[in-house]
Order: sequence, then C-alpha cells, then structure tokens
Amino acid sequence: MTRRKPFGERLHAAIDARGRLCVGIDPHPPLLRAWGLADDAAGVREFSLRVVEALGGRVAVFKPQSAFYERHGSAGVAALEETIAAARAADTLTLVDAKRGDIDSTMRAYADAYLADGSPLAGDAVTISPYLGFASLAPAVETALESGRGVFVLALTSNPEGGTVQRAQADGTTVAASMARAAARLNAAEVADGAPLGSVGLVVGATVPDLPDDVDLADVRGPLLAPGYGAQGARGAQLRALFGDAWGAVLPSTSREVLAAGPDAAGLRAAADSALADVTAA
Ligand SMILES: O=c1ccn([C@@H]2O[C@H](COP(=O)(O)O)[C@@H](O)[C@H]2O)c(=O)[nH]1
Repeated sequence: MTRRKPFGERLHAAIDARGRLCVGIDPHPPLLRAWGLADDAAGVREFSLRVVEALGGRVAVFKPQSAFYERHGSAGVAALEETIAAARAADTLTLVDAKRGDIDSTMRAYADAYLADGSPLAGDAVTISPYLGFASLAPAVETALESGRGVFVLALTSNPEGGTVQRAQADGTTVAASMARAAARLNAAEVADGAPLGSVGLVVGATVPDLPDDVDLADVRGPLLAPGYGAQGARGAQLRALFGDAWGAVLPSTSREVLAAGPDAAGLRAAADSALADVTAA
C-alpha cells in the first residue's frame, strides 16, 4: 500500500489548488425540510451525497458534523461513513467534526475509529477536545501522524461561552495558549522536515473577538480551522484582522450559509464561490 503523505502537506496542496474554504455538512432538520427531504437517516444520506456531488473537487475540505448523523442511530452513522467514502471518491479531504476526548485508554479506541486505516469512520482528520488534558490526546495524535491524517484540537471555540474555560489561566498561562504551545511542539518535527504545515491543527473560531495576549498562532505551524464564518456572523475582513500573521494557516469553515443555498447544485456552488471570494479578498 502506498503511504499517504502527511495531512498538513495534503491540506496545504488542497488549499493551494482550490482556495481556503471548508464546507461543513450539517444536515439540520430545518435544512432537510427545506430540501424536501425526510428527517431520517435516508434524508441525511441523500442531503450529504448531494453536497458532495455539487462541491466535491471544488472546495478544499468537507467537514461533516457527526452529531447530525448520530441522532439517527446506526443508520445515521452508516450515512456518515458513506459521506466520507463519497468525499474520498470525489478527491476532497474530510474533517470529521466529532470533538472526541477521553482518558488515554479510551482515546485509543476513538483514534482507531476516526484515524486508523481501514476504519469506515476515518476521514482525513478529526476534531478532538483537550479538556481531559492535552496529553490524554496522545493516542489520537500518534495514530494521525502514523497514518498521514490530522487532528484539530479545540483551542478558542466560536461560541461565546467558550472563553470562560479557554481564557482561564493556570500558572499565568491561558488554557488556549497551553493548547497552542502543545500543538506547536508536535508540529515542530514535521515542519523541520520541510512540511509547509504540520498535521496538528487548532480550532479557533472566526467569531472570537480577539486572541489572548499569550496566544501566538503563527508559532503553531499547523492548520487553524475557523468555524463561525457565515451563519454565526463572521466575514472575511473580521477573520483577517483576528489572525494577523497566522493568516497563511487559516481554513475558514461555513456550514448553514452554504447549505441553505441548496438543494440545487448551482446554488450550492454559487454560495461556496461567494464565501471563498470573500475570504480570498480579505
Ligand atoms: O468552535 C467551533 C467548533 C465547531 N463548530 C462547528 O462548526 C459548524 C458551524 O456551522 P455553521 O452553520 O457554519 O454555524 C457546526 O458543525 C459546529 O458544530 C463551531 O461552530 N464552532
């Protein structure tokens, strides 16, 4: 089997070729209704495959939101697996937004599910939550690096409540800065080997009002997923101002705003093109 290139390198190439936009696949019940689909696993499957059909090969990354599949039980999870496979067939990277995090021994099982070769739930990367301690994420990081996949660690989330935890300080350092420094340490080896980006990314919401003074995102040298563009209110100019000299690593992500333009493929494409044009102009 040919070895997959590291995730950071593959993501960098996808952004170079298609522009920096991640489109979230979030089959919300009102969107399913608006698309004339049932709020069941078959509806979620149809919705997702239409998004992949319309935008596969055109955007850098798809981000299916696991919660919307899980709410339909095992048939919903099967629809997520099919969505990941369809995106792969359409030559588009998938970041599964599952926000997993647990003690080391359980984290190993999540790593097997979302990051190991042969698992039907393994896309190209997964979001993970560091609030059991960054070190508890080691099994996910190891599996990702071994398999050419990536992880995105929650650092500064787009929801207004996130700051109460993420801006809190321990020993004079904000929680967010600890996450950023830990990611930077993990990316250092890949970057020293010549990778344009490491494979350990952070989630930094597009709606975050400002960065804590001790957070140096340029130093992370890994991708910075910025959800919150569009439906949550952020636009390109706001993103550009927030990320400053880390801008080269930023991957804006938008779900509802693009999805609301479906089910027509041309509508989805126009909405994705418009979001990409805004972030590119920034
Ligand atoms: O900080 C975060 C982390 C993840 N998300 C997820 O991104 C999408 C946003 O959807 P929109 O429709 O573009 O608002 C959704 O799946 C969230 O769970 C986030 O918003 N913020």
